[in-house]
Amino acid sequence: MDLVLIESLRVDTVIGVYDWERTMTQTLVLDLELATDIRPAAADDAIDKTLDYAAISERIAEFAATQAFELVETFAERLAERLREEFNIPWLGLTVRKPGAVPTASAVGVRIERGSREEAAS
Ligand SMILES: Nc1nc2c(c(=O)[nH]1)N=C([C@H](O)[C@@H](O)CO)CN2
Repeated sequence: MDLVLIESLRVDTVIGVYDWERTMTQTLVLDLELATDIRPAAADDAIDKTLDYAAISERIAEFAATQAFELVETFAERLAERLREEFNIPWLGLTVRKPGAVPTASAVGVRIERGSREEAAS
């Protein structure tokens, strides 16, 4: 199974459970592993045969800018759902970090994996 990677993508969004967090944006830092077969794209040197990490990064920034959730769990779940649907991604791993949320930790957050690795490998 091949992966397209997006690492340390910073996006601004309204996120948090406390009242003061509902009135401002905060930065989340995302890592993504996106399963795809890179061989067709490599064979033809063709961007339209792979997952375009630039287009996906833009889509994530737009998603973040237009959504407002309380939990990083909800942000991760909804984003994974949206990306899998829009870009036809059979499996993805997504880490969402919220730097500064716990001052004594460098970051806190969640990691999820969604979809089927078997489907991605075939
Ligand atoms: N598992 C989670 N725990 C907490 C979250 C969260 O999204 N998931 N959020 C908060 C607050 O919004 C916090 O980040 C504010 O500093 C607390 N715990």
